[in-house]
Amino acid sequence: MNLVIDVGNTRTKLAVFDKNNIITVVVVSQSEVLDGIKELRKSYSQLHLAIVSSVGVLDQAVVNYLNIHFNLLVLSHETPLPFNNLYATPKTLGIDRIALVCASVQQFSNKNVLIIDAGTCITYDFITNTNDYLGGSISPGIRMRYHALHNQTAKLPLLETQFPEHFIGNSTINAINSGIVYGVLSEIDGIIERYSADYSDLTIILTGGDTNFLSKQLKSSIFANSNFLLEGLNFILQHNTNG
Ligand SMILES: Nc1ncnc2c1ncn2[C@@H]1O[C@H](COP(=O)(O)OP(=O)(O)O)[C@@H](O)[C@H]1O
Ligand SMILES: CC(C)(COP(=O)(O)O)[C@@H](O)C(=O)NCCC(=O)O
Ligand SMILES: [K+]
Repeated sequence: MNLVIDVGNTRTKLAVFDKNNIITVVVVSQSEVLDGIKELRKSYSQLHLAIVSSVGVLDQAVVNYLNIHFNLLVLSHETPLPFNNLYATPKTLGIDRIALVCASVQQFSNKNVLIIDAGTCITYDFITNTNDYLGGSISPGIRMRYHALHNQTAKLPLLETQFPEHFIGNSTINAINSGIVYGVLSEIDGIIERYSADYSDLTIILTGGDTNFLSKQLKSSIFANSNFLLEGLNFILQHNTNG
């Protein structure tokens, strides 16, 4: 059994896999990571292999614990990867984006794939049907947009994420919700259109913490899979071990 850990900039996802099957996912804050791992070890005594991908803050205590109790793979820019990385600055490419591309190689080989990860940031990653990773885009995530409007103005309140009642926002609250939510949806629809114009037969994956909030509202047909990054990490772990 494999322990798969995705440390994002907002939350950490801990998952247990048995071969290719995801058994459980636990989402924790930075301070809860070590306890979360200990709990999983108690529940799943056959957990021996672990992989961690971090673009956020990962406590050294967590790494130490993992090294003692697991055969640990820390995904890095040195890990051998199953695709051609054409990013001009491969050493600065987010480790999470590498894991997403690996998931795409495993599940949609020989397809043109656009992966949209709506988390702290919204990342777009594009891999061709010839296994070339070309790059993509990075834009602010939904919560980041709410915080930016509040932090950088005198008058705008910090709101919870909420689907706008109307497209035309008729109050401060409705205008903020409309600007952010329809802004994100229009951005995603627009970016999908740009890729679709250049690449026929495009497969689109939506993942990240805002998957469920966004998936039904998009114009294009997409695969919504909140666990896509975790599946990519499990694939890398299996390829580098016998897990
Ligand atoms: N309980 C929650 N706590 C924080 N963010 C949440 C929660 N549920 C959904 N979200 C959404 O998930 C997004 C963060 O997604 P996530 O994929 O966890 O980010 P990251 O991988 O960057 O840490 C936020 O923009 C927020 O809108
Ligand atoms: C763009 C990101 C901050 C996204 O992080 P996330 O929203 O998944 O927490 C992360 O992939 C990162 O730190 N990237 C480094 C820059 C790059 O990918 O080129
Ligand atoms: K992201």
